[in-house]
Amino acid sequence: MPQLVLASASPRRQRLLAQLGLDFLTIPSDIEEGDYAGLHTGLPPAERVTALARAKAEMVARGLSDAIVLGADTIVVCQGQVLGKPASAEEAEAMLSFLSGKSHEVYTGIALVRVPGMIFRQAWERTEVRFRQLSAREIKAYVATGEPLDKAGAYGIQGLGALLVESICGDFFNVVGLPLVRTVALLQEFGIDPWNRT
Ligand SMILES: Cc1cn([C@H]2C[C@H](O)[C@@H](COP(=O)(O)OP(=O)(O)OP(=O)(O)O)O2)c(=O)[nH]c1=O
Repeated sequence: MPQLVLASASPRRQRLLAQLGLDFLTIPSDIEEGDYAGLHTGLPPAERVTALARAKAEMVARGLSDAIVLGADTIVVCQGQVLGKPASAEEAEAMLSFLSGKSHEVYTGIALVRVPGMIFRQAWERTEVRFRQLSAREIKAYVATGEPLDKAGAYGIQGLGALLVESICGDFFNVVGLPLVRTVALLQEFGIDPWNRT
């Protein structure tokens, strides 16, 4: 069986994949998301995240000879605006003020690349999240924790960011960065099955 490789620097994705009990290696892609995402700004969110997930997986797969590589990308979309990771505390505050009292969508794209052959599979998932009305004090205090800075939309639902959320409709794990049911469906297409470990 080829080695499963997670092409991600995200500790959340590493934990979620480990939760499935699968054996895998982690090799982060060093894709420049700022530059790369710029090429996809015209695309609908689902196409954008799958394109970036695929680019991450492909970049890591190029350096390997016998592996199945998983890449993922997460964005937040609110009223047509795409929010990635905030570049500064000020930007994090602006994102949280914008999301306050509204519903937004979290999209995660996932892609698998099998080498040799560069055979691709990809999928995406969308989850709706509604934020409470947040006070300026709460936003400032939350940004001061540092939690928002490496996360799309400037929050982490799995952390203190849980306190911002009024309701969620869809896959929770998708919001954290890896939709587990969709991921397993793709892995099974390549013969990797968490229900059938040897
Ligand atoms: C909305 C939300 C996002 N996030 C995270 C998931 C992703 O790690 C991150 C979005 O950034 P991504 O660019 O998708 O991923 P990454 O740069 O962290 O890692 P890599 O590209 O190496 O795979 O935001 C949370 O952890 N919790 C949340 O509630």
